[in-house]
Amino acid sequence: MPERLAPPIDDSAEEGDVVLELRGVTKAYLRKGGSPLPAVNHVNLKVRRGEVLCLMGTSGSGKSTLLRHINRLIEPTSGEVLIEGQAISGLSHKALRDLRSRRIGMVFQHFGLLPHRTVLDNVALPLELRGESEAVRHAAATRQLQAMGLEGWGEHYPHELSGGMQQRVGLARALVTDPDILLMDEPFSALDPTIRRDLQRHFLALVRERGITTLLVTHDPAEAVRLADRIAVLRQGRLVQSGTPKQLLETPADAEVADFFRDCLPAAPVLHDAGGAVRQVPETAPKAQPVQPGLRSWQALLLGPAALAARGRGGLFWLGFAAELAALATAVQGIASASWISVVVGLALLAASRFTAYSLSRQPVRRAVSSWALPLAVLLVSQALVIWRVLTPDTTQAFLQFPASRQALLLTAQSLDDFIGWSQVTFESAFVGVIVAVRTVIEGIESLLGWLPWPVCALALVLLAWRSAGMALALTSSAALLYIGLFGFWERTIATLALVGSSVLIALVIGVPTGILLAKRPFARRLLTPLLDVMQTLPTFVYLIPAVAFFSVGKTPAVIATVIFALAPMIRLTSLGIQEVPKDAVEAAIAHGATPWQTLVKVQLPLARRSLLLGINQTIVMSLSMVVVAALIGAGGLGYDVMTALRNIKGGEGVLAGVAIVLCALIPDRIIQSSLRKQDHLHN
Ligand SMILES: Nc1ncnc2c1ncn2[C@@H]1O[C@H](COP(=O)(O)OP(=O)(O)OP(=O)(O)O)[C@@H](O)[C@H]1O
Repeated sequence: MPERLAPPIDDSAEEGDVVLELRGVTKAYLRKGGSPLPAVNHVNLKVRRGEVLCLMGTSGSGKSTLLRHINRLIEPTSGEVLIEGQAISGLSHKALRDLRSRRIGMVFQHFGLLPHRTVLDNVALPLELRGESEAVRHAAATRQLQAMGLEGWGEHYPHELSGGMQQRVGLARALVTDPDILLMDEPFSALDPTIRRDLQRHFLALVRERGITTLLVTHDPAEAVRLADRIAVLRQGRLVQSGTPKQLLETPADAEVADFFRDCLPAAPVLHDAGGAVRQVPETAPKAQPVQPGLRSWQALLLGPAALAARGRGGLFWLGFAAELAALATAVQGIASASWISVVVGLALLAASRFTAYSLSRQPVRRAVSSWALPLAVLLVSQALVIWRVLTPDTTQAFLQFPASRQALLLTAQSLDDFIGWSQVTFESAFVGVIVAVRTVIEGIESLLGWLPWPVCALALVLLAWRSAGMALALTSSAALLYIGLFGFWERTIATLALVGSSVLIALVIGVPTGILLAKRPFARRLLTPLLDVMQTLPTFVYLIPAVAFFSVGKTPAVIATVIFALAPMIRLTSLGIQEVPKDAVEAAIAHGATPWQTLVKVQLPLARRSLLLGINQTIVMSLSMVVVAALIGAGGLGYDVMTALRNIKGGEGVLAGVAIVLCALIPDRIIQSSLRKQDHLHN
């Protein structure tokens, strides 16, 4: 970077007035290759009290990153931020939260409002986070809404407001704590031009009246010129120039700055480079991947499918691979049996496959080109083995039967048994603890449901169905109850519900915190994701093995096997739900002083509610799909009826018990689905 592009110190703010100072702030992110890439590069900047300073620059120039250093949403790699002379890097967690919830407000490009809260509660959020009473925060929020021209909208939800109104709510929330510093990250860019102008005027009047020091990120030069007292221009993370709009327009630091503000001048000057040619404004276009030329014809012909693999087309390689093996087998078989039709068909197929591979691998590609040696070796070895297999059908078994060792199997199985025996003795108290805990839950649910008179359970279910999904589901639930009662499945249904209920409860207790951990810690995600993949691909019966090995038979191992089976979707959907919470909403809470716990319970979990409910639904359905398998190890319930019917080849009884299981899955599924629909309706 040329020296002239980075003035070492911004001295255009007078010392006495300075409320905010950035000293040599640098933020470097590690790139994939490992070398750090500075998003912000040694920025020095001073901001005067009550000043509106616009951070300007093209996309990717580091504006948002720099802005987030001021409330420590981002920590600098080096350098420091001082507020009234005090370095904020030294603040304790509590002092930092105090700073955020009392002195700094923040407004986001996509508003960062919480869709599950009313407008009033959104505005009151910063006060709620610092523990103000409801009366105080609602009074303050109502005042701000009035100031923003939104009186009467407090009880509405954000989705009921226009974009401009939503940003007014965002502004009201940022101002509700009477901050003396306001950070705004492209606050007007998501609004249409008329609304934008209107809101800009309103915003300017408000911050001038209240004397708030404002840093506003924008990439719109006209907006910066219209609003700013001073503009700081960033390019590739460096501060290129700072000064009043007039200074920037009249004496731009270089041709690029001049270009940037060209449209804001009364008559746009045309910039010429040294040779006199008109210079274009540099655009920040994504770097195009270099185009890799196609293979030469002889290479493509010789390599065949391996050429496709070398061009990064793995899927087509395997298609070509299978086609060539089939073609070879047909042709060689034809030669061996003197069937010339087979020979012709085989050779035609081979030629077609080669030609397709040839033409596809001749096209230039934009992806990285990999080696062809290994795919070619695999192809040649496989072709040789196929030819050999066709020509010598009755000879050696060495390539047809994998060499097996029963002795190795028995030894390994014995070691596993030894390990299980050892862990049962060593961790006896832990095993007893698990057994007691699981048994308490399952027996607790079973005895409660069994103790209650059946009409109480039935009425509660019908009422729940009616309230959550309406009359149709209430009638379906009544019919289901009638079916279960009339055919004598009531007691077995209670046993099944106890099994499923305790499994779902335990899966929730383990799955939700694990899902949260996965969402928040990439390391945990990398570690556990392969395990979850394995868990979700195992057949249901396999889950019985660890449960029986460690916990023998009965209801406890049945619940444990069910929990292991049904846990993965609960973890995954919790993690997914938390990861999908809009970044603006999370940042808004943190920027206004939320602790990690407050961020989780007030923002992330409520916004992940849909995903959590889907997880619970999946867990219920999967637990119910395990009841027949669990009955094999003594879980009882409706699964036992199905199993007995199967054993005695009584299809009719099996069907009736099976339908009872389906009904147990259907009703909670409908209730949850309808609750999801209601939630979607509320927020869209
Ligand atoms: N968490 C991150 N990890 C790696 N690189 C990042 C991260 N955040 C930002 N960057 C990179 O830092 C540079 C500056 O990003 P930043 O978002 O601050 O730019 P900007 O000027 O605000 O752009 P825009 O106007 O598009 O929001 C970009 O190259 C971006 O890719």
